[in-house]
Amino acid sequence: MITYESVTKTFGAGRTAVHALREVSFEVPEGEVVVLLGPSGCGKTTTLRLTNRLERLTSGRILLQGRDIGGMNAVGLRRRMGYVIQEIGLFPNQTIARNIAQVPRLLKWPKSRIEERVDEMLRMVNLEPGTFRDRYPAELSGGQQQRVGVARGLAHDPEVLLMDEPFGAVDPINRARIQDEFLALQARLKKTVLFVSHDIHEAVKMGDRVALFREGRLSQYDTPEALLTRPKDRFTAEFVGADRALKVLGLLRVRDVMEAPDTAGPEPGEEGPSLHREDLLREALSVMLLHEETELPVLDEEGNREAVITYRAIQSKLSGMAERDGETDR
Ligand SMILES: Nc1ncnc2c1ncn2[C@@H]1O[C@H](COP(=O)(O)OP(=O)(O)OP(=O)(O)O)[C@@H](O)[C@H]1O
Repeated sequence: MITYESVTKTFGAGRTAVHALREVSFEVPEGEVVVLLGPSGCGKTTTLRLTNRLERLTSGRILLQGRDIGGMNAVGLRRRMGYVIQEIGLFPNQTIARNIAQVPRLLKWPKSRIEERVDEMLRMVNLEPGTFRDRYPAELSGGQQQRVGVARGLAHDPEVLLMDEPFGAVDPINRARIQDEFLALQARLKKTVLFVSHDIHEAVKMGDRVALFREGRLSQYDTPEALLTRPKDRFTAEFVGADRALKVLGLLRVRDVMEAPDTAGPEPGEEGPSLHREDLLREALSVMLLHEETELPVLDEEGNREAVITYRAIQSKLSGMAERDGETDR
C-alpha cells in the first residue's frame, strides 16, 4: 500500500513558483491499479517521481507499507519499484535481453538467473525469447518495444510498478491489445500499480480506481464506475465526457444487471440472439438494437439459460445520471 498525505510539491520560488501538487491525499491499495488521470500539467508525472524519490517533497509524506519513504535509502526504495515510461527508454545499442536485464544486473544477480529471468519475462509479454532475445530495439515494432518496456519494469519483481503513459506512443489497435495483455498479466501478478494517463477511456479500462487531478489538486478519487456515474463536480463531469453513459456501458457487464429468468429450468439449444454473463453492456445493448428485442437470454457455458437481461434493467442502472448532470451544472 502507498499512502499520500497532504503531498505538496512546488518547483521554484517566489513569482516564478509552479505549484505542481497541492495537499494531495489518497491511498493506493495493495495489488490494485490506480490510474492518475488529468489534463497536461496537472501533476501526474510529478506524483510518480515523488514516489520513487526522483523529486523531493515540498511538504507532506508518502508512506510505503506504512513507512515514510523520506527516511529510506533512495536506491533501496527504487529497487522495490519498477518504472515504465512513455518513450519506452530502451537503450538502442543494447540487445533486448540486455535491456530487460538492466536492473537485475545492477542487483548483481547470477548470470544464469538473469538469463532465465529474461526468457521468462519475454514469454510473459508474449514475445518468443528465441526470436527476440538477441535483437536490437530498432528491429522491433513500437508495440513490441513497449512490451519490452513492461518486461524490463517487472524484471526484478518489484512490489510497485510506476507506469507513465506506458502505451501512449502505440497506435490505437495495438494499444488496446497491449492494455488487454497487461490486464491479464496484472490479474496474475497483482502488483501495486500507479498508471499515468490523460485518456479517460484508458483510465476506466485499466484502473481499479482513478485519481482525477486538476491543477495540482486531487479532484476526485473513485472507482471508474463511480467516476462516470457520480462525478462530484462539473470539472469531473466534463472531463469524463457527455457520452459517459456510453462509457459505463463499456465498463459494466451483463452479470452486473442480469436477473433470474421467469421460466425455471434449463433450456438447452436456445435459438436466436443470446448473451453471456461476461459480455459488456455495450454489446448487450447493441444486440438488443439489432434484433429489436428488449429482453435477451443469458446463457451459461453449457448453453443453458441462466438469467435474462432486459432493456429496462440496463436503463435503470444508468438512471439518475442525467439528474446528477443537472445538479453539477447548477
Ligand atoms: N523540474 C521541473 N521544474 C519546474 N517545473 C516543473 C518541473 N517538473 C514539472 N514541472 C511543472 O509542474 C507541473 C506539473 O507537471 P507534471 O509533469 O507532473 O504534469 P503531468 O500531469 O504529468 O503533465 P503531462 O500529462 O503533460 O505529462 C507543470 O506545470 C510542469 O510544468
